[in-house]
Amino acid sequence: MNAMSVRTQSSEQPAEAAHRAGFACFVGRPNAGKSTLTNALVGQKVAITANQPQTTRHTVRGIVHRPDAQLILVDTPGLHKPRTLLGERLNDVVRTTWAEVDVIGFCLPANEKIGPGDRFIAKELAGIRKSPKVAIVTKTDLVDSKTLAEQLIAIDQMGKELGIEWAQIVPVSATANKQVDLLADLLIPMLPEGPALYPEGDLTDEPEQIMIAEFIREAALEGVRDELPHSIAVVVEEMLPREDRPADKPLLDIHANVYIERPSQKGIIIGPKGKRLKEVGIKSRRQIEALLGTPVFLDLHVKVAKDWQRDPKQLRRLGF
Ligand SMILES: Nc1nc2c(ncn2[C@@H]2O[C@H](COP(=O)(O)OP(=O)(O)OP(=O)(O)O)[C@@H](O)[C@H]2O)c(=O)[nH]1
Repeated sequence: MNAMSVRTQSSEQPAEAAHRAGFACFVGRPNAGKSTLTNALVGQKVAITANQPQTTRHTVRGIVHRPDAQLILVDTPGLHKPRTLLGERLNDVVRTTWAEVDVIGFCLPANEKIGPGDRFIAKELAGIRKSPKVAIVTKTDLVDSKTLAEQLIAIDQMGKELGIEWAQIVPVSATANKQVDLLADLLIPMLPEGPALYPEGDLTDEPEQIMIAEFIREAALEGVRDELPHSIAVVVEEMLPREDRPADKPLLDIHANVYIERPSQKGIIIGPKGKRLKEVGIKSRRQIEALLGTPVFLDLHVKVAKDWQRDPKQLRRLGF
């Protein structure tokens, strides 16, 4: 009898909202604002943003912790028409990610008309049946309300044409922090019920080495993107605390290789009398020190990995 009444009582009480945890990924053309949005949601710089397309090579996860939910963001590289083996690998990574996540956010910048690049992705999305898809209109701070309204209609239209049912269409501005929290509110109900998958405080499970490599790569590309668009890869070879340092003055030695494709590119990276490479080192060292909270000695070497974008062995070595 007692057990019975307990059961009745518990079912009549307003059930506390179940905790949810799961994965979302943002897809979209290069420069659509995926990394910036990830950072805005997570509230700290974890993914690398840049003014130039295709900087997000590695899958970087940011984690939104809430009392009632944990939203894990998987930031995929941009899907693009493959020209090299690397391009194909990247697209495979993207598709695999799409099939695994609980919700896909398709980012479309408010300030650019829907183009062939967006349609290419949308058609791929239409083929993925399982995951709900949310259309996210990014960079709304750059347009007036009329342009935004037109974009929302165009996205709705594209969905109808391609047979994609948008679970939501949400306008956001990551840089002006508009509707970013709302986006999280809309994504969370699409996650499965379950306990947190990561301990609180974790912002990313990306190994530090990869983030450090990305800092260096970003600094190395700055100002020379036209000359070396996708020809740089960075691998952190070693990270060791310097021996014989006083406990209150630690120093971390980091050795990293900057890989280029051709010997002729060496000069571009290194610069006259090594000046440029030195600047790359200074800039990325500052970011690494901020990330790790410890002084760093950064040792950079420029190496030629011939045609690395086309060679499976090299790609594996570089972590693809
Ligand atoms: N004004 C404005 N600019 C934004 C916003 N979000 C992103 N941007 C800018 O758009 C550019 C591209 O943003 P990213 O976040 O790197 O784009 P992405 O989609 O991750 O790019 P890839 O890594 O190349 O795929 C950067 O210069 C950002 O500063 C926004 O809400 N408003």
